[in-house]
Amino acid sequence: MNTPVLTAHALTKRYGTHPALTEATLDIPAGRIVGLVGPNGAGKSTLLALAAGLIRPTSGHIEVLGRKPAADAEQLARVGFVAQDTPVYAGLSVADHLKLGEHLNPTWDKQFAADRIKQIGLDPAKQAGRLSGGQRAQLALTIAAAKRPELLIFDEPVAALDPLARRAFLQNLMEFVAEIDVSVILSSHLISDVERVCDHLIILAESRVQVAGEIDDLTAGHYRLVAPRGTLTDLPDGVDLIAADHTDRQTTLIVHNTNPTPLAISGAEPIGLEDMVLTYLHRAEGTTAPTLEETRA
Ligand SMILES: Nc1ncnc2c1ncn2[C@@H]1O[C@H](COP(=O)(O)OP(=O)(O)OP(=O)(O)O)[C@@H](O)[C@H]1O
Repeated sequence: MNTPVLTAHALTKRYGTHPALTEATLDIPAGRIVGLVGPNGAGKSTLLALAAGLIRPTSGHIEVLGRKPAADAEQLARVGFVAQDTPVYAGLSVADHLKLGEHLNPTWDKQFAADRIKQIGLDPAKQAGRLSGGQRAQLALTIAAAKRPELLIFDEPVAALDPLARRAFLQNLMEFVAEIDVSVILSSHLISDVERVCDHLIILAESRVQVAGEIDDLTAGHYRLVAPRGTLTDLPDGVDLIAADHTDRQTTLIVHNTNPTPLAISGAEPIGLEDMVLTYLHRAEGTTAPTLEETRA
């Protein structure tokens, strides 16, 4: 389990001249549940499709579990991919889906699939087209997991689900991740879901990785600094300015401390995950980066 689950270097995908992903550099350790967040059109599906080997990069490199994505049948079997709309065959029953999965996947774990269908209460005889959104998501999850892959990739698995179904799906996901020792990368618009289930985060916006890392490190490393205007004139080495806002009297900075030691500035308060994500998304929308000079103006 020491090979990183995903490494990317200057990974770029363009459609014509349109950038879908620009110069992404990532190093994601194995054994994590990775959340990929960002607004519509940020490049999340593009990154996931590159990782699954469904599309090829325009330039740059990507390796998944130490190899080129979808390099051969063996590599394909190591990765399970569930696309955005949790596709199932409407006319086939739940049991038919499992038979098909068994037929198509040499590493299929029949017992695991049967046990999970029972555990989540799906009727094997029911046609997939008659399942609810939550049940369809659970079926797609079961099929992807029964391949016993080393990496599971989900593109917005809970987007269409109501809050209860979403919670059940994510609870289930966490349970079997612990059970079958698999890494997961999932995209989501819901920061609270990501906070609940993920331990690693990638924030994408405007086709670029804004920040990536272990969630605990990111939340411990981002601070809000509030001080009388004109007094925050310098930041220590290794402390990056992410956002600046000021009123006539007061300056508020959001900073990222990349040093291993906690930030020793009085009045610095850690910010929560949601504020941190929103700060990066707002920053990506702006045309210029904030500067300390601006805060002193
Ligand atoms: N096949 C394609 N042809 C042309 N442009 C594309 C194609 N696929 C994606 N794009 C563009 O690339 C950009 C990134 O799209 P992508 O689907 O990766 O975003 P996303 O973050 O997954 O968005 P959403 O949250 O809406 O699913 C968008 O501007 C999109 O319009």
